[in-house]
Amino acid sequence: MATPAVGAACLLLARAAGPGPRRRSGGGDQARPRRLQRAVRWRCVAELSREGPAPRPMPPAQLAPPLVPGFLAPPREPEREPASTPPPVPDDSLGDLDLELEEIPEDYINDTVVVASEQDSAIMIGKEQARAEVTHSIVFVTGEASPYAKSGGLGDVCGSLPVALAARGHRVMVVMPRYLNGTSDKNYANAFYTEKHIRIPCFGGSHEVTFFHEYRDSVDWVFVDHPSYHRPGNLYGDKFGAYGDNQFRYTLLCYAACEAPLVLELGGYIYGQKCMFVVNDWHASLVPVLLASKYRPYGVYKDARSILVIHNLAHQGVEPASTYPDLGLPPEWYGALEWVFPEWARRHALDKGEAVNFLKGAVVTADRIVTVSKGYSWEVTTAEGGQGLDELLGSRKSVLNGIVNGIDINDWNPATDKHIPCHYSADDLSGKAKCKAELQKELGLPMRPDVPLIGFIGRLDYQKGIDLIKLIMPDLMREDIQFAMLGSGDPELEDWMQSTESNFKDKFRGWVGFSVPVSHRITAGCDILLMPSRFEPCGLNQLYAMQYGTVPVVHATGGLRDTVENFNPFGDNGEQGTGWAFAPLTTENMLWTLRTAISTYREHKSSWEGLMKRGMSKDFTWDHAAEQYEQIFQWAFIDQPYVR
Ligand SMILES: Nc1ncnc2c1ncn2[C@@H]1O[C@H](COP(=O)(O)OP(=O)(O)O[C@H]2O[C@H](CO)[C@@H](O)[C@H](O)[C@H]2O)[C@@H](O)[C@H]1O
Ligand SMILES: OC[C@H]1O[C@H](O[C@H]2[C@H](O)[C@@H](O)[C@@H](O[C@H]3[C@H](O)[C@@H](O)[C@@H](O)O[C@@H]3CO)O[C@@H]2CO)[C@H](O)[C@@H](O)[C@@H]1O
Repeated sequence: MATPAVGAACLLLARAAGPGPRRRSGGGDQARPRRLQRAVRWRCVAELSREGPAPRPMPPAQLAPPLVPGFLAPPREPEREPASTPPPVPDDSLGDLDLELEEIPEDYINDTVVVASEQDSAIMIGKEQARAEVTHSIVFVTGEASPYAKSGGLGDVCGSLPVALAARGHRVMVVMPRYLNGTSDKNYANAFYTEKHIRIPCFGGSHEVTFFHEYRDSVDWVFVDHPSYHRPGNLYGDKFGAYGDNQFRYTLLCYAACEAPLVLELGGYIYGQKCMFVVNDWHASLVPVLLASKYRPYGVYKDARSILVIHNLAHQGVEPASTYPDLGLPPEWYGALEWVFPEWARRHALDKGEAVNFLKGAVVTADRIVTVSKGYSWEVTTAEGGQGLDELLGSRKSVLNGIVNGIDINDWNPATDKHIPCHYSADDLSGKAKCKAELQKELGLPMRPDVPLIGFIGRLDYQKGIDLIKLIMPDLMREDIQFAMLGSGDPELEDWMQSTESNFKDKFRGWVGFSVPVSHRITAGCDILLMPSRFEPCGLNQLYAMQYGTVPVVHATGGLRDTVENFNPFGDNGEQGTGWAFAPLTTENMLWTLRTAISTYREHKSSWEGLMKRGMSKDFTWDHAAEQYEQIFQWAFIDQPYVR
């Protein structure tokens, strides 16, 4: 059995491995870790209890022996074989947790070259499914993924991109918490207990987490289970605000995600060490820090790479500096997470503003960084858009790229959508008029086909500019229009939606709450979708809107500017554009642009139809984005991994 002394020995090695924190440097930095790897190659043979023939729910009495995280290696070097048929795990890898002084196989490889062939190709919504030329073992780490758990766009992306990559031939795992809140637990009904347990040394104790697993759409969905993920309320908070133990909950997630590829035999085979970790937002941001501080110094994961995907810089996972020892990281890695608030942001004269920042840790240690649009990849390097991380992100420009999100056309397709009353397409728009009528009926608005129906869907958050919608509402309500809003979040804005509804019963509906079916019906039934976001890393609702022939009116920022093409009635080849993207973001500008859209809707029917059809014919499918991610993977594997 592993003992605390083992962990201590490894920690001492980590300390011996190098000096205090410093920024990433060039090739000169690589000599020291390599020497260390030669001197001592620790190999913990993780004792893996075999999965039984049929998966079943967890009986508490059947706990496997706890594992010590951070020092686990694959059970045995596998033969090189194509990823699609990975080698079996040998029987003698099973047994008690043990430590051996042993070589970590240099060539532990589980990516392979796949030659795309006619035979390989699959049909994807009438298109031939493209295959990647080089496939990888990819591990997504996220706080949410649809359909299991979703609070917004992060859930959409992490529910779809992994599926798109798997369809292209990669082996893909998604690691996220197993949230149980009493109302949506059925989402995990097909995920089965794996019998794998690990103990995570952090927050002054040793915390046992277990793993559940579902194989769906060619993706291994892995759910980390711990009591802190079981509570009523939303994913990250409840009516009293964000949960006080979020730092703990996502520290567990990150440790568990680092162990999952080493200990979980999914479909009989582990993922192994040569993985591409795709870590999303702050919840997953300790992963690259752990790789750099607790694995690579021991020769584990030296062939892995990590990519930080920034969906929203507004959330960075910042907590007081005094919490650093809780994280279980070596003390000399403090600098990677160190964060000092500017004086103006401190609470009192004695506040030194010292904090730890998870997202910053990943910006420092990830091998590459992706933002969810090109526009946002530039904005995050500016003082206006960088939320305090602009200089650091600017210093990593050479590994920073932007890739616009895609949309899942199995979920978001007006020709097949299961949530909308009538189906339609660019070739036959008649169903859209019916969707509008049904939406008006559902919301209790007068059923008038001629009146422009404007929609808004989103989290009621400062980011989304709802306070600006609030300011223009009295003017807007003087027009002959209807407005349907769906959102939840800031209680003051929720109250405002309800009071506006009671003041303008024939014109305004405020649907307070979170409802995926209603969001589909608003997207299909409205004529215009308004998105006056202050900043928008990508934005999905404008993409859904265009797919449904609903014309977006957006603030020209981030991904909104990248994806909404301004209407131009006098283009070289006739009319152009898919909506309106206005700037700067002022109430006057927003109102003026909305009025332009409204009069185009009323007075220029054929222009309006052109706008709808051009939007509907845009290709926002994930396959295109997935291909761009593959390019980033390729670059990440060409470079040396982060070491310091
Ligand atoms: N009340 C409600 N009921 C039902 N559905 C609701 C809802 N409120 C929001 N949604 C849904 O949540 C998603 C929101 O996605 P967005 O990308 O527009 O914004 P978000 O800020 O959450 O995402 C962040 O991450 C994504 C993904 O990278 C980026 O596109 C974005 O710019 C960034 O801010 C959409 O699917 C929307 O329909
Ligand atoms: O998919 C929607 C967004 O989900 C994530 O944002 C969440 C964030 O990561 C959580 O930490 C939390 O944010 C709270 C924040 O931590 C707290 O300081 C306070 O400001 O309240 C916030 C709201 O509770 O919830 C966010 C979702 O509301 C993800 O990181 C984003 O990219 C997604 O846009």
